[in-house]
Amino acid sequence: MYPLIRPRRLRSSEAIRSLVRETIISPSDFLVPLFVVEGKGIKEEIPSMPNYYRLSLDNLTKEVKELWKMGLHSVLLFVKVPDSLKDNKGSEALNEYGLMQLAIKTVKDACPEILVMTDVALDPYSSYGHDGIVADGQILNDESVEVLAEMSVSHAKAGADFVAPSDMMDGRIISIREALEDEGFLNTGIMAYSAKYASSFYGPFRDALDSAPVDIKNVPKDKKTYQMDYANRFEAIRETQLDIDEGADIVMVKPGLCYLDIVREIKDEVDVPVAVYQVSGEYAMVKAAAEKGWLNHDAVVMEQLTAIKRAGANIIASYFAKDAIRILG
Ligand SMILES: NCC(=O)CCC(=O)O
Ligand SMILES: [Mg+2]
Repeated sequence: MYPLIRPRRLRSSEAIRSLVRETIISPSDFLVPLFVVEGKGIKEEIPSMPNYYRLSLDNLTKEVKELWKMGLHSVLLFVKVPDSLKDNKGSEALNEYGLMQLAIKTVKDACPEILVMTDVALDPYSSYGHDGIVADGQILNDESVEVLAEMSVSHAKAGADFVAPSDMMDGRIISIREALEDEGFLNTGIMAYSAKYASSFYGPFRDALDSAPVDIKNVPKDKKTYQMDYANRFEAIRETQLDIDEGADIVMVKPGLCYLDIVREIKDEVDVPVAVYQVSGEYAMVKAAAEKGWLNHDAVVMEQLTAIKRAGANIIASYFAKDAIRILG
């Protein structure tokens, strides 16, 4: 007797394995997050994100030119705003000459064809480190949405191709869509963070932007009243469907690895592109274990990225994008 079917035949050499491989990572899968700071000549490493940097505008120019040459053609911009410019309403977010608006122009000047997406949320601008306006221990929804809509228009005016609201306020997608249409930005897209979970994997990012919720009386200590409970699954579908109905062009699940079941369910349910954000804590864990010699960095990076794509991601926002290109050779 012999086995009628021997699946191992399709694994017997790298040539046959690559011939039948179902999921391939390529440069066009990536959206590269970039952290921008004020100043000149600044390229400061983020302590909890080894080999990842905050860049001043001059170095941002260099970085996007390098990304473009590597085949990385889409970026997602975040800014680190000095405390002196922060307030409860995130007023600085609407400054036509603010850091985000200048960063958008800088990237487009350096690389006109690159796709520029921008983070839309109050937290980098909020004196309380929240994604919305704080009053009486609450995060105000509708008042925050008004600011997010104005912020989106401001980014569009500066040249953003897509705005990416990461705040999880209810109804912000329709408000942003209407504001963009009213101002004539018919072709400015919206990538909605639709299923964004209240996760402890965002820690290093909050170090990078100094944007964690502050410890002050009457200010919520966490983001659990707007970001999703990680125990929930059906709610993710509902949130995503709502964003699509409100006009989102792309939807997102965040974080990545712990939420790949959600990615697959959403991918099977919806017909718009699905993005996944492999977040800062996921990056930091791999870097730390590799530094200790406990994991093979490159092998683990590719395994994780491939798993994210296999789960259904059409777009991967990842701090490993440049590593991946190097590994792919
Ligand atoms: N809006 C961006 C985040 O909240 C965090 C991303 C990360 O941890 O990489
Ligand atoms: Mg929502």
